[in-house]
Formats: sequence, C-alpha cells, structure tokens
Amino acid sequence: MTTTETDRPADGPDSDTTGDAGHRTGHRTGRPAADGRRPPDDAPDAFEADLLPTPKGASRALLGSLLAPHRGRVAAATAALLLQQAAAQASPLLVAYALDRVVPALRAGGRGPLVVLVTVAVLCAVAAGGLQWAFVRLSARAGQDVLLDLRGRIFRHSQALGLDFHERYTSGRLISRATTDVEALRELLEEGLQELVTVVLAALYVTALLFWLDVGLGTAALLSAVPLALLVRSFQHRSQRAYLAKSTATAAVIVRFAETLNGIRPVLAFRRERANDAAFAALNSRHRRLNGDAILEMARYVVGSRAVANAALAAIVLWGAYRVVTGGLALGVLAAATLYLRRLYDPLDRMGVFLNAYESAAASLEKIAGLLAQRPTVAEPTAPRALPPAAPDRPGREVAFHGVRFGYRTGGEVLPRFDLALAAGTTVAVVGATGAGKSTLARLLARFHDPTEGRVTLDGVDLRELSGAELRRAVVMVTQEAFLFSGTVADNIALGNPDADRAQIERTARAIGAHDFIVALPEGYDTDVRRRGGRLSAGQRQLVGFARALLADPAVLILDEATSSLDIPGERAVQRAMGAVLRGRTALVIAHRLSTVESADRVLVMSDGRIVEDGAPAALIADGGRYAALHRAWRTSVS
Ligand SMILES: Nc1ncnc2c1ncn2[C@@H]1O[C@H](COP(=O)(O)OP(=O)(O)OP(=O)(O)O)[C@@H](O)[C@H]1O
Repeated sequence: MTTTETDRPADGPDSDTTGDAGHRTGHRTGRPAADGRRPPDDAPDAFEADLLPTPKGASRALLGSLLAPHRGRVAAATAALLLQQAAAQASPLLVAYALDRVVPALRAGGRGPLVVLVTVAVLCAVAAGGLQWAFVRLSARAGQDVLLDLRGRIFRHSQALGLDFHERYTSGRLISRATTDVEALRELLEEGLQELVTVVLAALYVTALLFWLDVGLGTAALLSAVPLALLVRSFQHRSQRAYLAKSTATAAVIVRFAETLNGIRPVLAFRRERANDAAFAALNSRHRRLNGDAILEMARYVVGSRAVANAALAAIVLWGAYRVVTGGLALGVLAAATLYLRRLYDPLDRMGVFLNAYESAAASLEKIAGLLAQRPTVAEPTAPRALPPAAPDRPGREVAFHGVRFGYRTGGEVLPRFDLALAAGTTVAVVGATGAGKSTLARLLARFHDPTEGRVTLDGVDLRELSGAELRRAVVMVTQEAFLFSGTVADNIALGNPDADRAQIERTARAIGAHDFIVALPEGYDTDVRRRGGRLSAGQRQLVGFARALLADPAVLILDEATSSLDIPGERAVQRAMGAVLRGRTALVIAHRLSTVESADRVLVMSDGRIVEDGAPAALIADGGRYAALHRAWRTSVS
C-alpha cells in the first residue's frame, strides 16, 4: 500500500498521545469506543512520561554494535593516547633531572646532561603533539561514523514503526531522539571519552612514577585516592538522576515546540497563542530548573574534589619537606613529586566533565535504545506469499473481511466482529456519522493496523502474508489531507510510481485534469511546491494526490474524500478526477458528497462500528432507512 498522504497528523496540538499503561500486556482500559469517544486520559503511560521500556543491557548492546565496526580505529586511537600520555608526563621527570643532574654538572663545567635534557624535551614535545593529532583524527572519524550510523538507524526504525506508535510517541520526541540525544552521545565520544582516558592514564602514569621516585610518596598519593573515589561515586549517583530528568525535560520542550508549530493553523484560528505561551513557559522553566540542578551537582563535585585534593597535597608536601630537612629525600624528588601530585589532582575537575558527558549520554542512549527496541505492530511476513495473477477480464481484486474485530491499543473495541466482501472492480461508498468507524475500516484494508481478530484478504490472500512491496503495489490509500513532500510537482506525482518518466507523469496529470494548472505554475512540472509561487490550493493538492494514485495504478484504491468543500469549478474538477482514478479497480470511498455516493455501485452505512445498511444507492433510498434520510438531507442542502 502506498500512503500517499499522512493519514492523521500524529501530533497536532489536540492529538491524543495518552493511553493505557497496560498496553504492552495487551490489557485495555477505557470505555468501548462505540460512543465515539476516546478512553479516559488519566492513565499516563510510558509514552507520556517519555520512558519507553528499555530491555536490560540494551544501551550497552547498542553502543557495542555501534562501535564494533570501528574496533581497529578505537584500538589505534587508544594506543596513540597511551603513547601521547607517556610523552606528556615526562616533563616533571625532566625537572627532577635538571635540578639533580644538569645544575650540578653545569656547576662542574659539564654540558653533557644539558644536551641530553634538551634533546629529550624536544623529542617528547614533538611526540606528544603528533600523537595528540593522530588521536583526535582517529577518534573524530570513528565518532562521526558512529553518529551517522545511529541517526540512520533512528530514521529507518521510525519509518518502519506503525501508525499506532507514531500517534502516541509524536514526532517531537523522535526529533529530540535524533538531535539532542545523538548530540549528547557526540559529546561523550568526542570530548568525554578523551577526558576519561587522559585522566585515567595520567593517574596510572603519575602514580607509577611517584612510586618509582619514592615509595612513601607513592603510597600517600594512593591513599588520597580513597576519599576522591567516594566523592566521584556519590556525584555519579546524583548526576545520573539529574541527567535523566533533564533529558526528559529537554524532550518535553521540543515536543511542545513541534506540536504547536505543526498545528499552527488551529493555533492561529482559535487564538491559542497565550495559552500555548503559558504552557511552553512552564515547560521551559522546568527545563531551566532541572538543567540548573545538573549544573549545581557539578559545582558541588568540583568544590568537594578541590578541597580534598588541596588538603591531600598540603599534607604530602609538608611530610615531604620534613623528610628533605631530615635528609630522607632529595629536593629535586620532592619538587618533581609536587608537580606530579598537581597533575594527579588537577584533572579531577575534568573527570567531572567526563562524568557529566557520560551521564547525559547514558540517559540519551537509554532513550534511543528504548525507541530502537520497539517492534512494528504491523510486521513483515517471514515467508511472504504472492498474489494470484490478475484476471485479464476483471479489473481490480476481491477484498474480504472474514470475522474481523478491531480495537485500537488505546481504547475499547471500535469494530465489533463483522464479515464483508467487496467484489472486484466495484466502487463501494462508506457513509455514516462522525466516529462511526469508516476510517478505521479503511485503515484495516490499507494494513495500517492488523485486526484484533479475523483476516482481511485480497483475492483470498491474507494481507499479513503479503510483502510490504506487494501490498503497496496492490493497495493505495489517498487521505483527505493531501500531503505534499518537498520537491517539485512532478516529484510529488511520481511518488505513485518512481519509475515513471515525464511523459507518463504528464499523461496522468492530463487524465486527472491537473495538467492545465500545473503548466500555469512558474516552472510548470518543475515548480518546487514548498517555494513561493509553488504553493498549491486545497483542490490542487487533491488533484496531485489523485494523479499520484492513478500513476500507482493499484488494484484496490481507498479514498478518504475531503470534507472541506471547494468552490464549484474546483468541486467539479475534483469530481471528474475522482471518476478517472476510480475506474478499473476496486474502490472503497469514505464519501462525504452526494454525487460520489450516487455514482457508487454499493453503499455501506456505518453506525457505532457496525454496517447497518448495505446495498445499491437506489435500493437503499427505496428502503427508506438511514441512507434514505441522509440522501434527503443532502438533496435539501444542495437545492
Ligand atoms: N488512533 C486511534 N486510537 C484510538 N481510538 C481511535 C483512533 N482513531 C479513531 N479512534 C476511535 O475509533 C472510533 C472510530 O473512529 P473513525 O476515525 O474510524 O471514525 P470515522 O467514521 O472515520 O469518523 P470521521 O468521519 O469523523 O472521520 C472513534 O470512536 C474514535 O474515537
């Protein structure tokens, strides 16, 4: 099936994104939808709280699968950093060498140690610079590739998930996943990890060197690590909570932004600006508060770690000075040890930066992993079946609903059990009050949803057994809101059949009656529909939608006729186009116009999810039932 237009905006300002907390267990809450209303909105669920269930270990598995293809680069980057740190950590040793060897040698007139010192210092500086460059290059490439892969996965997965998911998750959350959450991971990969590796390696090198210089000083440095480790742990716990809350608050701001702007027309029409401002301000200030909490945690950590580090440094230096005075330690060793201790403690602040980046990325990764763990409810068959070859003497295909029942995940039963067969090549109009279940019936035929019970078949083959591609070729749904994608008018028509050439596109547009208005556009078929001058009217958009469907040439067409009325010439143009597009296939039309119903072969009247009348239009009028009443009302409104 080709969804030529998005059926229902997933996240308009008044869309329903709430649902029952028990949806994963198949449990449903809420009253039956027969009264045309949604279930109560008092059950905030995982979607609302922006916390999709993430299977245990999913974040780690996701990170592993992202990094696996770059194992070589990650190893090379780590090796470069190890060597770079070895070179960078040499300078305090050189200070000790200068004080204890070079100065006495110079006093005695020897220059040898000075030459050694200068040579080693230059070599170390060059090596540290070169290795740093190699590390940044390698890690940046790996990081960028990982992010490219992750964004691609989020996009592909989001497209594969069903309509029911999108109606609840909303595009704002998806945008948040693909932007701020991916960005958090970028910060970790490009900055945080470097910080961590640098800090850990520096600590290892420095401790080893301190031990080498003097076992007592080394032991003292090791002991001072205990309170610092406790401090890091408690910071990690607190910042984890702060970051999860912050990332949810960030997503909420983006969701509100996207929802409001997606529904900008009703917002302006109903003067919702003030109310929206207030709602947005509340979310925005919550975001600021939670962001502030995360920064405060960081500040507490920095102050705490500096206090502990300074106290430890002062104690060790005092003890060292005492040993120098009593002759137990060389002055140069104490000077080098002091420099090393500073190097050991200074990066502790940067450890906080890493932990921040890590917590932020962990929270984001968990959300992304939760999204990627969602399975499409409308799954591809493992062993797809082909449709039987189309009979040459018979247009379209036969559609049948066998013992079908259906209820949305977020509500009660919408369509009680029913059977229905649509003969191949016939046009069937569906009419009924709003909320009667017409769109739901159409959505089942387009396989936006699978029935809760029963089967929908096309020439005897269950829709669930057809591959996505086969189903898309066979069943096309054209919805009311004729959606145009960015690109030219020709691109938008060609969506129905990407292999069509310009001649075919023009032939189709002529058959629909859209050719004249298209050539009158500034650049004809090549007019960009999103640019100035390329904006199409509602009727024109519908004609493009019909051209798309005609070009796709499906065996079964589902058409949700627009309820908004057009001007008389526009109405006639759409009516003519509809005639062209319905011919020669099986068609299910959700009809809002008398002329459409009158030209149908059969009419289904729906009420509370049931088909209450079924027959040829003339026969139903003669029966004097609901359709007859509707028909009378239409006639009066037209005359
Ligand atoms: N995505 C959804 N989730 C939960 N319930 C839904 C959803 N879409 C529709 N419903 C409910 O299903 C019932 C039938 O809706 P449906 O859209 O099929 O009616 P309709 O006859 O097409 O109405 P209209 O003419 O107004 O489009 C209604 O009670 C509606 O509230």
